[in-house]
Amino acid sequence: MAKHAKSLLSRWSSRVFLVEVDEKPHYFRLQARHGGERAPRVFGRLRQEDRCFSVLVCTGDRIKGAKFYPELRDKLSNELPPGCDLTTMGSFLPRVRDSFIRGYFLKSSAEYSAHVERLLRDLGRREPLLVCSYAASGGGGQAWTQRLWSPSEDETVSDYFVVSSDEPECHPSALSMINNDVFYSFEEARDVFRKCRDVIPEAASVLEMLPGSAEVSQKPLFPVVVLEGLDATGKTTLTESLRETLGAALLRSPPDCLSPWRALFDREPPLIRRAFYALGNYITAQQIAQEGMKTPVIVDRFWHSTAAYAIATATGGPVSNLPGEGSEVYSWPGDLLRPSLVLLLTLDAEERKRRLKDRGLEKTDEEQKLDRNQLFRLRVEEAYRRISGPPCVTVDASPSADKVLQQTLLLIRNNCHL
Ligand SMILES: Nc1ncnc2c1ncn2[C@@H]1O[C@H](COP(=O)(O)OP(=O)(O)O)[C@@H](O)[C@H]1O
Ligand SMILES: Nc1ccn([C@@H]2O[C@H](COP(=O)(O)OP(=O)(O)O)[C@@H](O)[C@H]2O)c(=O)n1
Repeated sequence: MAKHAKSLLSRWSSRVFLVEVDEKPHYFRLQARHGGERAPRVFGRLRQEDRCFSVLVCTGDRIKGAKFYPELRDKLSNELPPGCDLTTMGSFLPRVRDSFIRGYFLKSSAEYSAHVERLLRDLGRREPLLVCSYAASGGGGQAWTQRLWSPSEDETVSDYFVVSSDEPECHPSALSMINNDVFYSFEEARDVFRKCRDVIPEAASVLEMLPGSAEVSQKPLFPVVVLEGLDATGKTTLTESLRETLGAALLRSPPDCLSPWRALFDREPPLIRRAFYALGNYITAQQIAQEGMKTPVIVDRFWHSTAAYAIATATGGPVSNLPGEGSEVYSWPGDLLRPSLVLLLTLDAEERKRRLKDRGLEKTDEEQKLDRNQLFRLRVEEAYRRISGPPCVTVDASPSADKVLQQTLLLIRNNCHL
């Protein structure tokens, strides 16, 4: 049996599981004996003869695991019989870093359960998966047990009762966010790209664009102002006006030199996609350091965008699921150039939608998600606010473009030495 699966099994009974229904996590844990508790809600409304299954990805190789997780969803969706419900799930050891593993939870009606079982047995033999089945265990459907299918013949695994578990302080994906969703050093992000060269040849082209290290040769003499905010809050409009008014250099992250590969890496799973944007920030940092010796520099999106979207995507549900304020996930990478000032443009949802419609450009999947999903938008905005590091000031972007420019100039003059 793979070493990684073995280490997961060694503390199996201490694991907590969550099944996400409409982005809301339902938690349950395992218990050796039944003490009369009701079964967790995800098992509610099922008939005695129905079956549920969980399929958790357990590869020790981060790149393979990241690529396999969405592939598994496609595989399951294509091959599952009709009437089978599929939703995302995860499992973690409370407060244990990097213990979060992801997978899918399936509900099958009795008539198809044998078919699903065959499919999963077959899949489990070929892929790095931990498969469990769940069945009612008498008691009028109130008690349900989890059976972990042995990943190898020599392993004996016990059945457990499943009982509801309290919600952890924040979504457990936070346990594995660092260096999977958000990168806090140049080397960590570059390492992901070095490792994925075999599966994505274009990664080599990105690596060629990178500086030798995160270090910048000199600290900029002139102020460096970053503009942040959701799509259509007016960043491009304002950065252009600032460039003209201040005679500043205008840069962006991701930098133009990465444009040929952006669409490709946008389609990759979070680990690779986020590493791409993290690396873009380090290239932009080098450009900032150079330009900042000659003129003020305005930057359209930087680290806040990279971290806030990543944290908000990795966390489902309401804002309260985000890692708490002050959590290390909000810290500025120690090796990334710090701008003099970050301005966060804010706009109410309706006005932003109006501007998006007027502009009529194609949007990234993530930006389309912002529109559809109010909770996601709120999580991104709150994550923006929680990020620490350089001073970050919120700017109301709803007045006319000229008024927003005047307000911004005032903030820059008050916060930077111009
Ligand atoms: N202050 C403003 N008032 C009204 N419309 C604006 C304002 N700033 C920008 N816009 C318009 O809103 C749309 C989005 O602005 P843009 O600068 O492209 O945003 P972003 O770069 O943040 O996506 C554009 O059509 C732009 O002309
Ligand atoms: N520095 C950056 C810039 C963008 N991004 C990502 O890029 C997307 C937004 O970029 P965009 O180009 O559509 O946004 P606009 O500049 O058009 O508003 C977000 O989904 C972020 O995930 C990032 O991660 N880091």
